[in-house]
Amino acid sequence: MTVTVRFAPSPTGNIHIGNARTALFNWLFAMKHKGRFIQRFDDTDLARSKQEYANAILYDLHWLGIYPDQTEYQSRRFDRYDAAVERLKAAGVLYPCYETPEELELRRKIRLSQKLPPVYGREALALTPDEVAAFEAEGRKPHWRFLLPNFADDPANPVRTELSWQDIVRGDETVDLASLSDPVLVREDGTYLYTLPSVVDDIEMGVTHVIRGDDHVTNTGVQIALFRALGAEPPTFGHHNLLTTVSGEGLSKRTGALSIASLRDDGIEPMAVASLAVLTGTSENIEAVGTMSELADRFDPAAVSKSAAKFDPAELLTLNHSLLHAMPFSEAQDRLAVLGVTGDKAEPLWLAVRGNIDKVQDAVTWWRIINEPLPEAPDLDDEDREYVRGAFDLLPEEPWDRSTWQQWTAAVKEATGRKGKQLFLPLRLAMTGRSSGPELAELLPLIGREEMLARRP
Ligand SMILES: Nc1ncnc2c1ncn2[C@@H]1O[C@H](COP(=O)(O)OP(=O)(O)OP(=O)(O)O)[C@@H](O)[C@H]1O
Repeated sequence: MTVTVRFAPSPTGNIHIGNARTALFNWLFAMKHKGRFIQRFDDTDLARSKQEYANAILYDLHWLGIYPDQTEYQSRRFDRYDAAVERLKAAGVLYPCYETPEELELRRKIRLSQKLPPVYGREALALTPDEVAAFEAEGRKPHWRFLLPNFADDPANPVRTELSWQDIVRGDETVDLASLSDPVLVREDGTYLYTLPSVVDDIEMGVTHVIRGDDHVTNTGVQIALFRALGAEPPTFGHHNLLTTVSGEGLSKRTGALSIASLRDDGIEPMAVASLAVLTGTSENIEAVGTMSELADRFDPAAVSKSAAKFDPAELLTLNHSLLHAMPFSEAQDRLAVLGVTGDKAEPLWLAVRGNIDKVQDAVTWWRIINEPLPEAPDLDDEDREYVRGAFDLLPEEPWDRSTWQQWTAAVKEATGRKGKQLFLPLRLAMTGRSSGPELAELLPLIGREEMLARRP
């Protein structure tokens, strides 16, 4: 059977780094097993879901390097969910309830005071046809609950109440269905809660592995029961830990914190985001991994820890820095061109500066330094100014290349007796206006003789 996974966000905002972790875990799992990745939008909440958010999510996934094999929208599949409802009703495991939220709350309090678990007491199962007719006459509409197979105390139905699964992240997991209320699958207004559409789709789309955040662990027992009620074998489950902000706050699409779009706009490389989103909160070392297939090799669901993990965006810059250091010009070229870094000098400039920058756009600073007059005269004392003047008088004739620096500084050394920092630092300041940066041997031919002479202090 082909391994089939899905990523199922609601298109109600921009995805954040936590959502990206789920998407990446699924993508890497599919890569590892030569499987399929389904992008499925949980857009049954028609009021909050928007196509523009779905498009933005697809864009973010592509940017990260995730290319779904199939894209589905739950809002286009209501007929499937309606059919499943009819099957469950016919099987007698979906029953109408008429309680208002206030009535349910009152019952819950009474159960608690009686030291009973605060779950739904299935009172609706005992309603007579007359009582139902009376509710309907009042204008009440039913919501529909799924009858969980948890009748352990009923000798006529000796069903085990505990449901277990082997979680590919968390290991053995057990949920006692007796501790749960029969879940509502359909609301009064006929709309669906997340549970039924998700299970119906997983069955019909042949999902073999459900990999998602551990915010869903408690739903899994109910879902396994629902798979069985619909005549299907449940898939394998894997629940990974959630990512939080550095201060430990949860993430939500609604707040926009740590959104993939904001990290992209900030100039962070996709593989820096992917590396940190996947390796944080695992026993793996955190480092920038260059390609998705290398990350797939590093990815091990069993190495994921069980507790929530803090996502520190400051670490992204370190990873970004090391990715840029190794990035060939061909990969940076288009983005540099958009930033105005084009022409013959673009490649040598990139190769000169890539080890000294945190973000691609930082190359522009160096592009200006080699191409435009320096904005300010360098900060040199009188002695150094005299030294630099003399040194600039020794600049060789063009053509210049990488060896020119060596040739020039050898002559300066011989003429002045200076060496080391005393020799180089004033030259660096005069050439670039900065006390640190890329190799001067690389920058010198890019600045060129004419502009160098213009910088003679
Ligand atoms: N902080 C997080 N860390 C890791 N995974 C998360 C995090 N938040 C959500 N997920 C996972 O992302 C997937 C999509 O979830 P969903 O669309 O419900 O996102 P959400 O951000 O939790 O929702 P909301 O739109 O309510 O903010 C789910 O599998 C969920 O487990």
